Amino acid sequence: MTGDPLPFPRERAEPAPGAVHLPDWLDPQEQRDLVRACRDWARPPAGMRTIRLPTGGVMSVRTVCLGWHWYPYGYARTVVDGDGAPVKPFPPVLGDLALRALEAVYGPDGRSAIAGAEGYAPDIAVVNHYPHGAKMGLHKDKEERIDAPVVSLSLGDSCVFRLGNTETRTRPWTDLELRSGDLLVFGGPSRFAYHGVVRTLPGTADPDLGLVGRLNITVRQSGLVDP
Ligand SMILES: O=C(O)CCC(=O)C(=O)O
Ligand SMILES: [Fe+2]
Repeated sequence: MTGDPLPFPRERAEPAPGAVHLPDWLDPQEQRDLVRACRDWARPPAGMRTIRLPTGGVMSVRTVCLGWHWYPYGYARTVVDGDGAPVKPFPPVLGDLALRALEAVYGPDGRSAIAGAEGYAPDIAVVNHYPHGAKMGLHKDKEERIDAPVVSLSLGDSCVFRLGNTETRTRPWTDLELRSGDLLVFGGPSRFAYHGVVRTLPGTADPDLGLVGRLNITVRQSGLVDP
């Protein structure tokens, strides 16, 4: 027994072409700083909210967006399905972090092979909070108008993240364990792959983080311009 009950490897992995998982990319201080920033972003107006789907369902995560406001299924500059307030600005600190992330996963030379990785100009962050029991069904991030990579940062409780294929919601897929501080980038051939969160693993977060549940930040480039 190693004391680690989970059989997932913790090395750099490329679960699908263009998708790279770098475990432990954020150090503990960076994680604490991001959790604190998420608390600020979550405050109203245009704060964290529950998303109602057109089918009548309600998502189990709570979400706040920065830069552009995502709603099912589009982007707006105001919280059109909530308090109507202007979306908070996209913070430059997340843009810098996402650029560093692309460099870390693809390297200075590999970037030219990935659509939109050179000249990456992210302008959206979607911050999801997963309380215990929350999950996210398989979906594509497809409201963006450009194929630049998505940069995903995980904080707090670990989760089982499912990276599927671009064609169907069914297999083949790869299940990854994302832990606090992990970086996942999906770009190139994986940019429009189905993905979701099967479950979180409550109580796995470092208590020092002061976070109940899991936070995920995805940084994206919209390809949108104001009307
Ligand atoms: O929580 C995650 O790791 C994924 C979140 C996600 O897929 C999304 O916000 O579109
Ligand atoms: Fe997504």
